[in-house]
Amino acid sequence: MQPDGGRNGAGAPGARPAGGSARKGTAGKPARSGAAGTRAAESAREAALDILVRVEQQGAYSNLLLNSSLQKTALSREDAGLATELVYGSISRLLTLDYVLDGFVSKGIAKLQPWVRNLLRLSLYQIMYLDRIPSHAAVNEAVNIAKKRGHQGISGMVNGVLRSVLRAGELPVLPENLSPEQRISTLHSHPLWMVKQWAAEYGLDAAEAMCAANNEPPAASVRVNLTMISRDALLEQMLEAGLAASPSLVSPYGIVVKGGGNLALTSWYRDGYLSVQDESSMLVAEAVAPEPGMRVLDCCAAPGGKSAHMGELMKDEGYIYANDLHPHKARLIADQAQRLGLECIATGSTDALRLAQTFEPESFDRILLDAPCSGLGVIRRKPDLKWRKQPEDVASVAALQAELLQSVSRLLKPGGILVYSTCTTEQAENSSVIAEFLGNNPGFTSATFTSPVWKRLEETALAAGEGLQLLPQHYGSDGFYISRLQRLF
Ligand SMILES: C[S@@+](CC[C@H](N)C(=O)[O-])C[C@H]1O[C@@H](n2cnc3c(N)ncnc32)[C@H](O)[C@@H]1O
Repeated sequence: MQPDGGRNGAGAPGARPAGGSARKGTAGKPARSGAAGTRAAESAREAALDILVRVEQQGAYSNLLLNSSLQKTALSREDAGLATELVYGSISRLLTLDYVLDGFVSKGIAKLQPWVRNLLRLSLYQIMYLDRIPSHAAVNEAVNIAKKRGHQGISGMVNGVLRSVLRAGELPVLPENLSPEQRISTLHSHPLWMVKQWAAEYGLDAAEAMCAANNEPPAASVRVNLTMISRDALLEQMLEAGLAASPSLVSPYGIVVKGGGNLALTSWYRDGYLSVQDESSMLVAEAVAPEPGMRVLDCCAAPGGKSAHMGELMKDEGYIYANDLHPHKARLIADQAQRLGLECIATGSTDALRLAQTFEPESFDRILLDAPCSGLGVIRRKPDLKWRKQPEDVASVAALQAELLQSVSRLLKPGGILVYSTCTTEQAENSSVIAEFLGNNPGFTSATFTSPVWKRLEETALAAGEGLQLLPQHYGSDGFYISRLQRLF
């Protein structure tokens, strides 16, 4: 079986490209020479520029815009990859880029026209962070675009600013008097409130490592459908097909693939041998540990990755009710189940707060609440999140999470297991929710640290209250929280 999607890892439109040798370290050296950039790359830059302007001006989501825009353009796969890298990279490094540019634009970049500001950002991103593009080529391309879209004064200004940047050498230069949190925020391009929060929760070093890891493109990983093929057998097929595949260190069900392109376009995916899933997410079904024949409730299940994994672990024997608030999302779960040949999954769409009125109390052996959350553990995939989220978002979603947990817990049988998980790093949404729940519900106890997941990861993951917390720097997987509760009576 061969991959037939044929996309280069850096070229999958809409997906953040996998990391590679083309990227520089945290701060690159500007002044370098080399071959000129190609004319084709110019259109990649223009496509990226249009997307960046719409993200900034209209609040559009970069991943959705990338998908739709790149489908409409006639860019080669390589150029689509460059446009994708420029969009995600410029958004991810926004704060650092603006800090540097403000030192070179006399009236400040906030006063520039949006397209000029974003042209400077994506050009500086190439200069500071992309090895494969010679700095002078990045400047020339920026000047060409400025000439095409603006008057001579603008192209002269763009040229002057970028050439001054090149002359300045190693960037950014940070003032001595910054606080440690301000330094991390500026150097690694994260909002100051986030850095302060993580420094308070995890310490300064861990906060800096989180920010650095969030700027790295995620690796591609897949979950093997063990009802159809073993991990070793699929791994062997991938290696034979020339993919740089290796077993996941996080999950026994996972394979990490570097530069393999979009694995959802392979025949392995189409035939149900694998699902595309982050390694951290694969831990959740394992923590639920459903057995064949059990009744399982997945409260917030779309698009269905964890429901499907549970169905695989149950060998398709038993019953999984996979629910999501949104009917169109619930259909995605049904599609996954069909692709994987899982008949034990039934789908529904209701507010999880109402599930306690839909089912009899104590009617499930296992419950998964993979709760809606702030998503700050997946910033690598969605860098826009850094700039969209505010501290108050964390507080409001934490209140919903506590309500959901209390409500669905009634549906668990005594002796049963309830897993609460989020793809965030915020303690208010994680250990605090569990601590409050256990305080109010003496019939429940923590069972996290007796699970095989914890035993495997305990040297790396953090014990966070009554759960385990993975941070993005631990394995290069998503930041994730998992707490496993058992009902005693
Ligand atoms: C973290 S995602 C779930 C991911 C899913 N478990 C998986 O592995 O594919 C959270 C989901 O909760 C759903 N959701 C949000 N609020 C909800 C509610 N009140 N009731 C049910 N589902 C909800 C969202 O639509 C979203 O699909």
